[in-house]
Amino acid sequence: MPPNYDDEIDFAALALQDPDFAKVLSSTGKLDFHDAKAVQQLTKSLLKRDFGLQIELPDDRLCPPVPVRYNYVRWIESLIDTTGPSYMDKYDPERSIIGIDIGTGASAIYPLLFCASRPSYRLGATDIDLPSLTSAAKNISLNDLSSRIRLLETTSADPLIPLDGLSIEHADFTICNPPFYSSVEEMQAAFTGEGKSKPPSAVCTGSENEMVTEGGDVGFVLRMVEESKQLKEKVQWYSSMLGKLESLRAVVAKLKEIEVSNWAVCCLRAGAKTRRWAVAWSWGDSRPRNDVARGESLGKEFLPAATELTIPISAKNVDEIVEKLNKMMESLDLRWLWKVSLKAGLAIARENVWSRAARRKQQRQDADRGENAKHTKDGDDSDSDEDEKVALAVKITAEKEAIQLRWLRGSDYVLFESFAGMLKRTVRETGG
Ligand SMILES: C[S@@+](CC[C@H](N)C(=O)[O-])C[C@H]1O[C@@H](n2cnc3c(N)ncnc32)[C@H](O)[C@@H]1O
Repeated sequence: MPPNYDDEIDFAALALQDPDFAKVLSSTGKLDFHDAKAVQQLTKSLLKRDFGLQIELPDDRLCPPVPVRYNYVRWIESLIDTTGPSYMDKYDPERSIIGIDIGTGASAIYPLLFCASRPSYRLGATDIDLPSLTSAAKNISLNDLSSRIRLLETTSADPLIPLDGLSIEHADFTICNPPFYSSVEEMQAAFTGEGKSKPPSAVCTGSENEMVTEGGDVGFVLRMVEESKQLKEKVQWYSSMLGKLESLRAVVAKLKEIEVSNWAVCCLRAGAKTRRWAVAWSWGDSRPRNDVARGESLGKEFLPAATELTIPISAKNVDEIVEKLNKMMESLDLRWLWKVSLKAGLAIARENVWSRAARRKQQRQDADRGENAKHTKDGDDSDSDEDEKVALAVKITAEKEAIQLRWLRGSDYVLFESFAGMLKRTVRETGG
């Protein structure tokens, strides 16, 4: 079971499981977040207990808090799981995945967490800071992961997503926790500045290269967005963590401006106090599950189009509705795979073949070809190879009181809505 870091960490339980952690806990069971050694030990103990990982951390670099980092890792894993080529919509242990961690830091925490939680993942990891890379290399070999994680030293003038430097043509995702601030002054103000009634809640051992970059987190991510315009589908999911909701607003606005229609947002929580945001975008057309793409408690302006729609039906005539839907789907010129036992089907269309005009055209073609040459369906026609053009792929599941539509693939939400509209009309005709 993956650890759940949504709630506060139970320090007393952790101290019982790890004597090294017990040593830094006060007699009243409190952890001093202003003590760098205590904070480091918390990270080490969680990595050891929950992932079997060992790490060493230098005193003059960031100590990564595990909960928010792992919540980001899990979110990326969900994005990958729900946008796979086989439409499985769940974790596929057979699928090899390559990710790139941009700015891996002294801990190499993201590559370590991915490798510990997913055996089929391999990672490239970059940084511009040599001491961080030296420490990252040590942590990778401490965990015997050198065959799955490749480190690359870059400079601030190099691309942030160096596919060539890593000798790869394609990556499934990028992950990044960028420096958040645009200047040392901005960073200092964030920790101690005016308007802060309280002192910072935890010690920060971050060095300037870790905390400060031109344009802050937004500047860094907008560079990634620019690079993604060139690389397009060479990376399936580009992503980054962001320090402020305002930063997320700026990045989402940019994605809309350049007409990226497939993005995902989420609020990363860890315990009651910590909140960060994450954004991911894709130039491809595989659509993540709705709860993954549209993080809860985020306003409408941040959210991509919904990837699930519900058509309510009456529980009395589910079987009749399902029968009618199946017949109707069979009559259309699309691939339709129906699993009776699961009451679920997969529809894959090359174009809109359900509009009235398309159906009339189909009828004329069928008549011309004659009864025996009627178009084939059920996935056994010649179009069923992997390279077929797909304008829309939708999974349809019949439940007791609803037909659920899951948009799996397609670049046009209007097409998905139109397909849903056609199903709604069919349900209505059956008195559903
Ligand atoms: C906030 S730290 C994150 C470290 C680690 N990923 C984590 O989550 O704890 C940002 C990292 O990005 C690195 N960095 C800054 N600019 C970079 C660039 N242009 N390319 C790659 N890494 C960069 C810094 O050296 C630093 O290690």
